[in-house]
Amino acid sequence: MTRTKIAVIGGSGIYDIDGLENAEWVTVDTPWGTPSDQILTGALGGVEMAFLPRHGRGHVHSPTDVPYRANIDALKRLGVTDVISASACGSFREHMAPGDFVIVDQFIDRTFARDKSFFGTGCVAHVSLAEPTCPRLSDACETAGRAAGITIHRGGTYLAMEGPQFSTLAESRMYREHWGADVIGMTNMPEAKLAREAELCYASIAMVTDYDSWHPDHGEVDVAAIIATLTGNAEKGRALVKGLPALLGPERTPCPHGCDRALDFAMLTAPEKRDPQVLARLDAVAGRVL
Ligand SMILES: CSC[C@H]1O[C@H](OP(=O)(O)O)[C@H](O)[C@@H]1O
Ligand SMILES: Nc1ncnc2[nH]cnc12
Repeated sequence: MTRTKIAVIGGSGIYDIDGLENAEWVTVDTPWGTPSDQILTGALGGVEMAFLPRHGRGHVHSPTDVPYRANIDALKRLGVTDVISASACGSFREHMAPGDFVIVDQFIDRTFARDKSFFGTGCVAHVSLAEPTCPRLSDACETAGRAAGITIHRGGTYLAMEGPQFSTLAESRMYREHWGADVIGMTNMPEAKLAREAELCYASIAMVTDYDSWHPDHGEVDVAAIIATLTGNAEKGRALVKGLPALLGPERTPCPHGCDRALDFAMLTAPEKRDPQVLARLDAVAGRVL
């Protein structure tokens, strides 16, 4: 058994969480640069918690420029075991309406201007991503969400676009009609990939703010409408988070889906060929297997 430490990465509109005991904003330095902001640490119902505002307080980082590697490394360095992303998203499905939450279980990664791996020349590794989110952690999010009275859709494919502009109508239709995407956002990739490389359980709560641009009865997506829905979504998100400690508990068994052992068979570079400088940067992320 190891100690549970739950991190929430708060997306647009979520810049802090309340109710933490012994709350303290801490600065974490990483070999991958500075995280989006300080990290709020504390406890909730006897379970250790951490909160990181993805875009920084005051929303300073664009989706492209969020320091994804520093964020995941910093959470790992703090001893986090489970990461929950709370994100604003557009919906491609009529029944996934603004105000609803989707517990995402698949991704299509259309981003192209981000660092997507901790590994590379000097230490090559390939993790599996067939199931990119953790079912155990997703179960807890679903249960906590339903208990909070939120309309939850379990399962959905999140298309991660580069942004920062929203999609054209043609793109929106293509993602919805031909690619099978259910929701769209700009941040869950490469975050989910990096969480897997860092052997962290990762669940994604996509909080629907709009119907993107495909819906004939809804106008084009714009930030003002998104923010109006976001405020209500953020309140619901806080209620969901409060239910998680009781469901996950202060101690955890190994992940039944293997998220915390993702690197067991991933390293390809022969030990004698690994670059010591590269390995030094991997101390938190891959220390368990190096
Ligand atoms: C505010 S609209 C677009 C913006 O909101 C979402 O951010 P996050 O995923 O961090 O909640 C979306 O991905 C875009 O970055
Ligand atoms: N329609 C949309 N497209 C991309 N990111 C979003 N975030 C919220 N709504 C979005």
